[in-house]
Amino acid sequence: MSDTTQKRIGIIGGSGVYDIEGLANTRWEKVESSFGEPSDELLFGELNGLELVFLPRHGRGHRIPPSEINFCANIDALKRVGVTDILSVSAVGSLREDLTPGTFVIVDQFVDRTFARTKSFFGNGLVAHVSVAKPVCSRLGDHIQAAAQAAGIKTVRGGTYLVMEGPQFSTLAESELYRQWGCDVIGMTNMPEAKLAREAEICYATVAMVTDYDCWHPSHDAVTVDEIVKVLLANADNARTLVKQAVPAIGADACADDCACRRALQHAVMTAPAVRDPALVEKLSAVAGRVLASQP
Ligand SMILES: CSC[C@H]1O[C@H](OP(=O)(O)O)[C@H](O)[C@@H]1O
Ligand SMILES: Nc1ncnc2[nH]cnc12
Repeated sequence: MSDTTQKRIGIIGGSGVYDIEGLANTRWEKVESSFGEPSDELLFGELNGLELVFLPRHGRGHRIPPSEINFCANIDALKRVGVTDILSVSAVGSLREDLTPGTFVIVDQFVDRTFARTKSFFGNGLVAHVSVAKPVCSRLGDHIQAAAQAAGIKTVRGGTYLVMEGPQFSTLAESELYRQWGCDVIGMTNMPEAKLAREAEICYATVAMVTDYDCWHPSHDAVTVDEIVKVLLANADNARTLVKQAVPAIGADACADDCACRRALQHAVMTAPAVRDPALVEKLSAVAGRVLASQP
């Protein structure tokens, strides 16, 4: 067991979460990424002496729809400022009767049905294949679960999040199909975010807040943003409490260096050094610098 790397926790805020209150020494700062424009400036601040970085996924004021989010730039920017662990907060629809609106789900699997997004940092001239068999960091999941228990917040550990392209909500036939597949919640944003965090060797976990029952539910003819926002606002305090309780424990975790997420690229790069595209290697200096530097 070791703990040699300086930790910096990143929070990606989803719908309804555009800011984090209660941080000390805050500043919003533009961070350049070689993959384009992140969703917004990053908010730097301290919580109990620990440095945090916050990024609103849709930008402040919710300007960016799911398919237009530059997930590569977001993860690359967080990596560039030294983020080692990401807590994502997301609104989701429920595909199960017992996952009532207001419940928090610590997601552990995804079915990725998105089709109009860049899904990898790698590509022509530098090919890599990482494992996403276990797409979230269970160590972070443990901390979130413990924080929820301590705060008395109703949380379910484990669940499969169906990621749809959007921006429209699902049809009834789709919603019923996803239920038959055994999916538990539905949203539009956590992929490719989780895959890219894995490629960047950043530990990633998501807290999914159930805001509605999606359209399959007999009491839920259609999903509406009105209703989602109402539930989001009613539960925003719980989301903030959960994050604030989990962060100190993540910061103090002596096992972080042993996490497999942090070595995801160790045996992932396929392209022979001699034929690598130097421009792509340079572009990947933050995301893959650790392995590319040791494989000249
Ligand atoms: C506001 S309803 C739909 C919107 O909310 C979720 O986003 P996020 O994960 O960023 O909270 C969902 O995926 C949609 O993008
Ligand atoms: N029912 C739903 N479908 C997709 N994304 C959502 N985000 C919140 N509720 C959702």
